[in-house]
Amino acid sequence: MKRDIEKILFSEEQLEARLNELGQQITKDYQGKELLVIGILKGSNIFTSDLVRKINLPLNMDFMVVSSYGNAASSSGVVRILKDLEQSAEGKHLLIVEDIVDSGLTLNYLKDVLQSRKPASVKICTLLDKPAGRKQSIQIDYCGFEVPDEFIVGYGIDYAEKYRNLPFVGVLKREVYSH
Ligand SMILES: O=P(O)(O)OC[C@H]1O[C@H](OP(=O)(O)OP(=O)(O)O)[C@H](O)[C@@H]1O
Ligand code: HPA
Ligand SMILES: [Mg+2]
Repeated sequence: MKRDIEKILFSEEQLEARLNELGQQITKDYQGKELLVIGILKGSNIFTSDLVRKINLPLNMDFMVVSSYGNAASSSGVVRILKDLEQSAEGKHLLIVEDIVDSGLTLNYLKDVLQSRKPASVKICTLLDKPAGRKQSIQIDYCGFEVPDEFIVGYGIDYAEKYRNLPFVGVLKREVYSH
């Protein structure tokens, strides 16, 4: 797996340090609020699991499964909800947790869907932001790191379902996906 990686962007240690900061900030901002953390699978599985352990508040967790990329290296623009929330969002403070914001299509769609369910608030937390990929603007409330305009894998993020279990975030070699 590692030989398909062009370079490591964020090591395990860097990820851990940044997650500590995000967790502290979220803990401060959601004091006394009914927080529902919504992990967007599959990509944010690992980030969400690590992040909630840095949030020192009572909270609920739920997951949605959406897919826009399938096995492709660029977004199809069509977002499909494959699994919805198991609880009502009404009156709750929703924190959507994503692994990466690229075109912004997935989150724009999801935010609209969740906003329509009368929550108290909807905010977005993403580990990675790739501003160069943006097709629709989207407000990000909590962001781990910005990434360059490259294909990113690791720490939950895949290419054709592989590389999710790399403990770091890296750039995939172009030759792996451009043939
Ligand atoms: O900003 P966008 O261009 O919409 O891209 C971001 C989305 O694409 C990826 O999901 P993918 O559809 O690959 O599903 P996965 O999480 O199961 O890998 C990623 O996890 C985000 O959800
Ligand atoms: O850079 C990326 N890598 C993997 N999946 C993605 N989904 C959106 N952008 C990316
Ligand atoms: Mg994917």
